[in-house]
Amino acid sequence: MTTASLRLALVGAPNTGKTSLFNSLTGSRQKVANYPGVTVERKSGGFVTPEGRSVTVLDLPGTYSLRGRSPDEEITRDIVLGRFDGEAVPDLMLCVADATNLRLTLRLVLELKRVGRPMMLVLNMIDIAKRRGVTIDLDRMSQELGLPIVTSVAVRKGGVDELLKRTDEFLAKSHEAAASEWTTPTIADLKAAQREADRIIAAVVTLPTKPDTLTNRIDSVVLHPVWGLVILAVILFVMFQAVFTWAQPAMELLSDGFAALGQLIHDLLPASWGLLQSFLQNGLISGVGSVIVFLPQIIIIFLFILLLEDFGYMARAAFLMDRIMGGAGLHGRAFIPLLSSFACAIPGIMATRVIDNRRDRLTTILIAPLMTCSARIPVYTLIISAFVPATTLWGFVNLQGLVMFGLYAAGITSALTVSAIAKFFLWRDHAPAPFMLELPDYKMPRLKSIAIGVFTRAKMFLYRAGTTILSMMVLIWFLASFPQAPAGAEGPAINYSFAAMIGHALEPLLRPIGFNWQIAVALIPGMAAREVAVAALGTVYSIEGGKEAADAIGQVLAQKWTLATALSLLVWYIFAPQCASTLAVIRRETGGAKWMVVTFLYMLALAYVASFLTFNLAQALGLH
Ligand SMILES: Nc1nc2c(ncn2[C@@H]2O[C@H](COP(=O)(O)OP(=O)(O)OP(=O)(O)O)[C@@H](O)[C@H]2O)c(=O)[nH]1
Ligand SMILES: [Mg+2]
Repeated sequence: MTTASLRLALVGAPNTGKTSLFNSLTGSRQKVANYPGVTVERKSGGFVTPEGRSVTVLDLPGTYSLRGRSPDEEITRDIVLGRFDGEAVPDLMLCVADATNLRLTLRLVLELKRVGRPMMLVLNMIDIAKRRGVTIDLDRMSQELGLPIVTSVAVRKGGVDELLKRTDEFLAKSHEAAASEWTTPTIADLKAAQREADRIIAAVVTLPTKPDTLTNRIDSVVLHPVWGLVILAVILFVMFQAVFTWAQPAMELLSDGFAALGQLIHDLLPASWGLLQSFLQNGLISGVGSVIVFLPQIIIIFLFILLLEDFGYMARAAFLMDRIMGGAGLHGRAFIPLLSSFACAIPGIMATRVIDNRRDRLTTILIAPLMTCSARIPVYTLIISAFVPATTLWGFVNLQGLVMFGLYAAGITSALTVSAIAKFFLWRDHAPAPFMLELPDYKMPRLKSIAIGVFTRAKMFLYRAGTTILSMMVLIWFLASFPQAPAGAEGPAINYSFAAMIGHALEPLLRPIGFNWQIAVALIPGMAAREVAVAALGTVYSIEGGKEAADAIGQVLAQKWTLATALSLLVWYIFAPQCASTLAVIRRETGGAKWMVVTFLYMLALAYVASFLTFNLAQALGLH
């Protein structure tokens, strides 16, 4: 017989270090960042305590109260109250507080006490509190609250030892759960609890004579109504310049490496093994390889995002953008979900759980896929590198980086426009809720967590290349290679293949927007993942190209497409709903197919119209 493991739950206000504790207890690598609202799901993990108790620990979304005002807060409330389907009540609640900012957590502690479950208070970030000279009378505080208290430094080695020891001591004794007195608190209850929390803080916390002014000093510059926005624009601008200029050497190295590998395979395999040779060279290397060369750019963009997140800048950016976003009918809390969508719309859509109002949440979900996700980077870069010269303007601006910046800006602008339109037509009467987001103190980014974050992203990118993209490539290679050309046929063999048949069938639909049949073939598997389109073009053109297959795909495109076609495809990728997983997540998060269909259709219509206009305008201007 096995004994069921004990269950701990990490509860607390947002951004107090719950996930950091979870990671250091269980050795996991869940996302941690310096802004409120990072965790929006329940995550469970296990570990064994020093005395050998096997423990299951739950990481929960941060919350200021158990009222459950937004979907993420409801998860926390339901678990704490034992109402979550298929989940027993936790045996011990670890209430995690930021030792430098006790006000809101203590109010939550008082509310949690009324649930009547065994509980321990963890004062995390005690390192920062000590550095600032904040002293806390732990014995007195423990007496006042009637709870055991332990301190921790979640992000330092050995920083949770004390917590583990005290957890063992706590679990060694049996604890009766008192009857729950919890009822949804009224505003008056919350005010009373806040007064009590303030009284306790006044009694036990001594603040330093010299308060921390670094955060205030930085904020007086970066939150400035004018300079703040200028700084934000400069940061984004530098980021896209870096994506192009820094990544270039590494990308060239990778792409030369793949070309050499393709040549090697070509030379090593006997001519009679033509089919295998074609599969390896055209399917695998020209296809999957053409996506993998974008790894350096993915790494650079995430390095920037993660550094800014960990530093504490992202919440400031949200604050700066609040006015502009409000004008477009978006809730201030939509900023972070939209920002996460730069990585991928899926976590972005999940992050909308922090928005309590359903309409505000829906608007954000609707436009999240318009933000430029990292899967578009390979598509954009490929086309930009092929068609935009790498000239330097005014001595410091890389033209390719500038175009990339423009594509991102186009995504953001169209998202804001769609939101304003949706607001106008769908829910004009809905008054915007006031925006409140705690601005975290600045923290020096931690090298280790940045490294883990970048590594995780790089791994995900390569994993996709090795799974989704690879399997799509096998399919495309097959479709582009069979049926083989009859003996004595003229022209490239691919013209007789299934791919050409499918492409030609779709071509009439796409001709008005300037796409040829090869692009048509690339778009459908591109639904599995946007990068697949790049790989598909690599394979189709390299099969078609025969002997010159070793040419880099970019050079082939520059010869085969007009500039009008290239621009049209870039614009298509800003808008098109080219991602089946995003649609599936919209369906799950909105609880039905309706909004998934709406998103799909509006994005498709937008893509078609915008590409149509771009292509025809470009042609009229004579861009060939
Ligand atoms: N110096 C220091 N930093 C910490 C400590 N614990 C967490 N941090 C940092 O605090 C920030 C927030 O940590 P998270 O673990 O994401 O906080 P959370 O409580 O899970 O936040 P939500 O999921 O938004 O509720 C991160 O930047 C961490 O690196 C600590 O003990 N000391
Ligand atoms: Mg968290």
